[in-house]
Amino acid sequence: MKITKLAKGISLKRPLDGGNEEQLKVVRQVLADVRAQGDAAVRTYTEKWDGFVPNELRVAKEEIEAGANALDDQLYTDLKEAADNIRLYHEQQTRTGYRLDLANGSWLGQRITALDAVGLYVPGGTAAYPSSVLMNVIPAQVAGVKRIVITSPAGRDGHLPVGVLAAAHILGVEEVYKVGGAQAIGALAYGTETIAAVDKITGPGNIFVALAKREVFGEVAIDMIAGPSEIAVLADETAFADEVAADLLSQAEHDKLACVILVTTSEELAQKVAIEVEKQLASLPREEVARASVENFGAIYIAETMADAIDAINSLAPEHLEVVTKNAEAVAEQISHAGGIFIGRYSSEPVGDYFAGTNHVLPTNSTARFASGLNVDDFVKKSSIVYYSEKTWAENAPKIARLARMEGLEGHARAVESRGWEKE
Ligand SMILES: NC(=O)c1ccc[n+]([C@@H]2O[C@H](COP(=O)([O-])OP(=O)(O)OC[C@H]3O[C@@H](n4cnc5c(N)ncnc54)[C@H](O)[C@@H]3O)[C@@H](O)[C@H]2O)c1
Ligand SMILES: N[C@H](CO)Cc1c[nH]c[nH+]1
Ligand SMILES: [Zn+2]
Repeated sequence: MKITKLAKGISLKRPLDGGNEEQLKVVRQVLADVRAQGDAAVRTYTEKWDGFVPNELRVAKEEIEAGANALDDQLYTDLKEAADNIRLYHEQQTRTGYRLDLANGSWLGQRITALDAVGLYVPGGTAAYPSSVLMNVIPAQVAGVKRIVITSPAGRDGHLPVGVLAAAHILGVEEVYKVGGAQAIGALAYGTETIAAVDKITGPGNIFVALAKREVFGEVAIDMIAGPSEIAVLADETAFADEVAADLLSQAEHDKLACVILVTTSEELAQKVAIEVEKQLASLPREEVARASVENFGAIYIAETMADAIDAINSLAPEHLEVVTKNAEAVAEQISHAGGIFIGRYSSEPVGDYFAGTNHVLPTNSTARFASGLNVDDFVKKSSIVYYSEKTWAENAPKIARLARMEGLEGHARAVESRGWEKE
């Protein structure tokens, strides 16, 4: 990995720029075809990119059960324990709305209601992601969403991985489609003969999925852009090079476009991590993917002070940040832009990917400056409520009418003044 001295005040904004023109062109074509041709286009693109002809797009109930039965018992138990941890964490996020009592019997309120139908994208092109089933579905269930749809690309044999089916089974999700990529996002957004449209699409995916979500936003809600994975490690001389290197590679192996960055105050650590990354890459089963990520989007920066290092991390706003320093909790307090923060050497990033309970669907490409990880709020909406009694109306109608006339909106003024006298 290339080692660079960090210039003061440098911005490390992620250089992915939301994909290139060619990828965007492909995505727009896929979306237009799915909108115009429905299932037929979904089938064509599935054959083209996933390598099988999907006679049935929906996964049969028996297939979900068979998948669950086929999964190794220990893995089934581990998935269930992870699901319990994720549920516990997300249950803390539920809200009930509120009522604000005013004088004279009037009141204002906020009512929170779950979305009716959501489409949850579970990636699956080059790896299987049962964990993403848990991360998408559980917050939706905690929020009380009625229709939960999973869509995920199948392998060349036309089947979803047993882990994905088992996770769906554990959570009781029955509407599952074997469709991936931009065609899945188009189907969820516009609806096809087989897949009814949803109100919101959530979930992570590769650059094609991320771009497609961005394109359909507006016709349908989306959670965020959760694209190719990223990790930044903020470390000082107390960190161990082999551990830092392993954690960087944990995200590099996701995608050739994944981004892995070390910012450190220790020149010695920087040198050792660069050597370790090379060493560990050589024996990694997904070496080809991880090496491309490290070469294209990997970097080590040496900062003069911890304050400079923290500024650099905040400018990057990474999806994941590990803080492996002295007084790591205090250092982490100073981070304002990161999707997920992992404190100390025992909170290796995969702890959060699979098990701790926090969500692994997190904003990428520096969007953690303004976006949050997937959470229960993503699956609800809020209605405001006004109840004015006659007395409150009488006291305030002249003020409201004056404000309306100031805006030149006579109709508003007349509407609020139209109450209050005897009607026949
Ligand atoms: N940010 C997060 O929260 C988060 C979480 C988990 C995974 N991820 C990311 O999810 C991604 C998973 O990627 P993946 O590829 O394994 O699975 P994926 O399901 O995201 O993508 C597979 C689909 O991409 C489409 N595709 C592949 N090549 C194409 C091409 N040349 N043109 C058009 N479409 C094409 C196909 O339709 C295929 O079904 C990785 O980038 C990983 O880093 C992110
Ligand atoms: N690190 C990914 C989010 O960027 C999530 C994940 C799923 N499985 C393994 N990792
Ligand atoms: Zn991961």
